[in-house]
Amino acid sequence: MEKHTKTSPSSAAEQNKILSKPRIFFGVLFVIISVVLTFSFVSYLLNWKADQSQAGTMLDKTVKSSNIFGKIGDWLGNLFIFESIGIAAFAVAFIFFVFGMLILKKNYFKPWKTFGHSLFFICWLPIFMGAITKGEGVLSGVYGFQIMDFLNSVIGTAGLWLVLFVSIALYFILEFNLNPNNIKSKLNDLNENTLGKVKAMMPSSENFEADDELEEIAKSDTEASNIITPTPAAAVPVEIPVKGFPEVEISNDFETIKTPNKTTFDGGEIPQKITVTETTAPEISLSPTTNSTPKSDDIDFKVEVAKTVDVLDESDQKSQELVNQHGLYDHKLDLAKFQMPTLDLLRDYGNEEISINREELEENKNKIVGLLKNFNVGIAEIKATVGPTVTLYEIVPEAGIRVASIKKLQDDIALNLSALGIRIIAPMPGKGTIGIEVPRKNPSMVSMRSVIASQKFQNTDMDLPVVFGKTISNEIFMADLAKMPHLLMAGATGQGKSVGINAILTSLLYKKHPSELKFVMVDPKKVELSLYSKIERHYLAKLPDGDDAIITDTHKVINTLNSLCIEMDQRYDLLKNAFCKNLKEYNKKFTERKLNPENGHRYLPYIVLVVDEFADLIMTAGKEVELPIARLAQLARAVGIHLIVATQRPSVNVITGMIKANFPARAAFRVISSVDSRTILDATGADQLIGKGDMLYFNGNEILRLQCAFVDTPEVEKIAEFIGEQKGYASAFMLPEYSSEEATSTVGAFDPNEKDALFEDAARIIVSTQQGSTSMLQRQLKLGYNRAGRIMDQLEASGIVGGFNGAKAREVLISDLNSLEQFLEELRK
Ligand SMILES: Nc1ncnc2c1ncn2[C@@H]1O[C@H](COP(=O)(O)OP(=O)(O)OP(=O)(O)O)[C@@H](O)[C@H]1O
Repeated sequence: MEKHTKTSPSSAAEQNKILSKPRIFFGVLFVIISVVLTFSFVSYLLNWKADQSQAGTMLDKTVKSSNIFGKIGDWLGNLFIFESIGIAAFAVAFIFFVFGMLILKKNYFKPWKTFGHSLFFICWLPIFMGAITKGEGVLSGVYGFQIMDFLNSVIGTAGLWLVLFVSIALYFILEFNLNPNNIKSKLNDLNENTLGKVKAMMPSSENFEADDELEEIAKSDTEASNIITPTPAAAVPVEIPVKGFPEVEISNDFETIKTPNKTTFDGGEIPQKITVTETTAPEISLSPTTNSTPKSDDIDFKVEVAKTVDVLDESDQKSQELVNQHGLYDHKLDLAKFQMPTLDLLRDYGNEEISINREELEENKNKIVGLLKNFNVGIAEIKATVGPTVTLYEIVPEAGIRVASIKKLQDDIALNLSALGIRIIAPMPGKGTIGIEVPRKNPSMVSMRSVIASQKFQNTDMDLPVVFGKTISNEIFMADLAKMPHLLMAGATGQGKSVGINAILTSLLYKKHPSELKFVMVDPKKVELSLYSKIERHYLAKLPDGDDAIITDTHKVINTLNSLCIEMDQRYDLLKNAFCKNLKEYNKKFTERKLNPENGHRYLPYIVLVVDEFADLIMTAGKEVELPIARLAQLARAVGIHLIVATQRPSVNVITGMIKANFPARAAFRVISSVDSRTILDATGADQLIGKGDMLYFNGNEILRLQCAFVDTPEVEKIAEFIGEQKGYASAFMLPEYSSEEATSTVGAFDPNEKDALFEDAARIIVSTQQGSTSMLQRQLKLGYNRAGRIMDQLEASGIVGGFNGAKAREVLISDLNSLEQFLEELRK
C-alpha cells in the first residue's frame, strides 16, 4: 500500500542520525587531516623561506622546523604548496573537511558540487597566481608556474589573461546563472540587504530633521501630554511630518489612500505623519483643499516611492530552505524508473490517409442538388469536406429559402443517397451554411497509434488529456478531462462504447505517471475492464478491504462511491488548510515543500472513476448509487476526482435529471432511438450515427461529430502488461475506509455467518485483556474506527462484551480464554 510503505519522517531521521563506528572513525580522521593540512599550509606560508632550506633533514633531530606541525607540516606544505598547486592547496584541505562531514552525516555541503568548485579552483588559481607573481614566491606552486609559462609561450600574455578572465567569468555565469538582469537584481539585493541595513542602523539627516520638527511640534502644542515618539519605521517608507496640510490623496491603479490631516492622540490634536508606500508605478495627485486649512507654502514635502520588495514570510523562507536542501518534492521518486508505455505497443493498421473518391463525391453532390431542386430548394454554393468516416457537404441555399424546409428533408435525402447515418446540421454553427453529413462508402479507420503519435497529443499541456479520435475535417480531437470535468457516455451495444472507454484510458496511461493518476474501475459486466487488473499496483485505487481493484459487485460499488465521497471531503479539508482553490495549486505548493506532510498533507493524484454500465447499477442499487455519484459530480472536480460514466441504455430513469445536470460533457455513440439521443445529448442525431466508433461529442456548447480512435483488446492487454511488469507500489492506492450504516447497526441481530474475519482475534484480545475498548481493538488489529466499531457491535450481539457504557470500556462477559474458545466453537457450529 503506497501510503503505508513510507516510514515516518521522524523515525527515518532518527535512524539517519545513528552513526556506525567506522563512519565515526573515518569521518573524524578526514576532519583531522583537513585541520592538519590547513594549519600546516598557513604555517608553511609564513615560514617557507627558512624551512625550505631544511629539506631532507626529516630525521635529523638537531634541525628544528618552525612549522606548527614540525617537519611533517613543513613537508606537507612543501609538497602541496611549493611543488604542486600553491595556495590552491587549501582547496584540498577543504575537500577533506567536506567529505569528513559527509561521512559524519552532516550535510552542510553538497559534496559533488563542492568537489567540482574546488577542482575548478585547484586548476585555475595556480595559473592565475603564476600569472600575477611570475613564479616569484610559492603562491602559484610549481605546476601553476609551469602551466602559466607554457600558456604564455603559446598564446602570449594577452591570450593568457584572456583565458583566465573568460574561464572565471564562465564559471560565475554558469554557476550562479548570472546574466545582465540577474546581476542588476543581485546588486540591488546586495544594496538593499547590506547598505539598507547599514543605513537603517545609522540615523539619517532626514530622520534628524523629522525628529527636530516633531519635537518642535510637540513643544508648540499647548497640551503638553501629546508627545509623539516617532514609530520605528521600516527601511523603505518615508515618514513626512505635515504641518497643516489638508488632505493627501495618493492614487494608483489599485487603491486610493486618503489620509486625514489630523489625528487625535490622547485627546489632543496634532498634525499627523503621513506614510506613503507605493507598490506599482503610481500616479500621485496631491489635492490640497482651500477653505479651512492654512497654505502649504511653508512645508517641506518630499515623496519617495517605495520599491516593491519581495518579502518572504517565515514559512516561505522555511520552504525555500527545504527546497534548497532537498530540491523540489518529486512525486515520481517512488517509481523513478517507471517507463511510460511505448508507441510500439499499439498496432499500426497501415495507411490511414483519406482516399478521396471523386466519383462518389460527384455522385452524392448531384443527388443532393437534384433532390433539393425537386423540392424547390435552390442552392447557391456547395462544398465537400472529407473526413475519416463521413463527408460533410456544406450548402449555401439561395436567398429566401427557409432553413426548416431543408431540415425536413433529412429522410428524403437519406433515401435518395440510400445511406444510413445522414445528419443535417441546419445551420452550421458559426458558418452560415447548412451541413449534410453523408457516410463514406469506404471509411478509413482512425487508429489509436496514429492519434497518440500525433504532435498535438505528444506536446499537449492538458492536465488529463483524452484523445477521442478525429473530427469530420480530419483533425485530431482532444479534450481535457480535468476541465470537462465529468463525462457521460452512451451507446447501444456493439457501437464502440467499450473501445471509446479504452481509448480514453489509453490516452491517460500514455501521459500520466502512476503517482499522478489513479483509476477506480467499476465493471458490473465483469469482462470489460478486467484487462486493467494488471496495473492494480500502479494505477488503480480500491477500498482497504477490497480484494479486487476492479469492482464488479454492486454492494462494493456503493461502499466505494461513498469512500470516494470521504476522500473528496478529506481532500477539501486539505485544500482548505493549505489555502488552495484546486488540486493543481495544492500539488504545486506541496512540491515546493510549503505544506508539511506531518499535518496530513500529501501529494494528491487525480482520481478517475470509470463506471461501465451505469444502467445496471441504477437498476440494482438505485438511489444508493445515484446520490454519491451526483454528489461527486457536483463537487469533486476541484479536488481532482473525475467521473466517466457509460451506459447502454440512456433512458431517463438511468440518466436522471440530477445526473445529467452534473455531467456537462457527453459522448454518444449510436443509440437506438431519437428519444435516447435526446436523453444523452438533448438533441437528436445519435440515432443517425453509423456505429463502429462514429460518435457525437457535446462539450456543453456544441455537438461535434467524431470518429473515435480504435484500440483493440490485444493492444490494451499489451499496454497493461507493459505497465504491470514494471515495479509498482506495494499495493493499489487505498481509498478511505467506509462501511455502510446497516453494517454498523447490527447490534442485537448477530449472525455468525456474517461476522467479521477478525471477529475471533478481536474476541481473544478483549478477553485476554479484559478490556472492552474499541480503540484498543483499533490499535492492536490496526483497523479503521468504523470496522473496529462494527466488530465491537458483533462482540456485543454475540454476548462476549456488555452494552455501550459511555466513556468507560465495555464490560467483558467472558472471564478467560478457555471459556472463550468453547464459546467460539459453539458459534462455529
Ligand atoms: N473506433 C472504432 N473504429 C472502428 N471500429 C470500431 C470502433 N469502435 C468499435 N468498433 C467496432 O465495433 C465493435 C464493437 O465495439 P465495442 O465492443 O466497443 O462495442 P460496445 O458498444 O462496447 O458494445 P457492448 O456494450 O456490447 O460492450 C468492435 O469490435 C469493433 O469491430
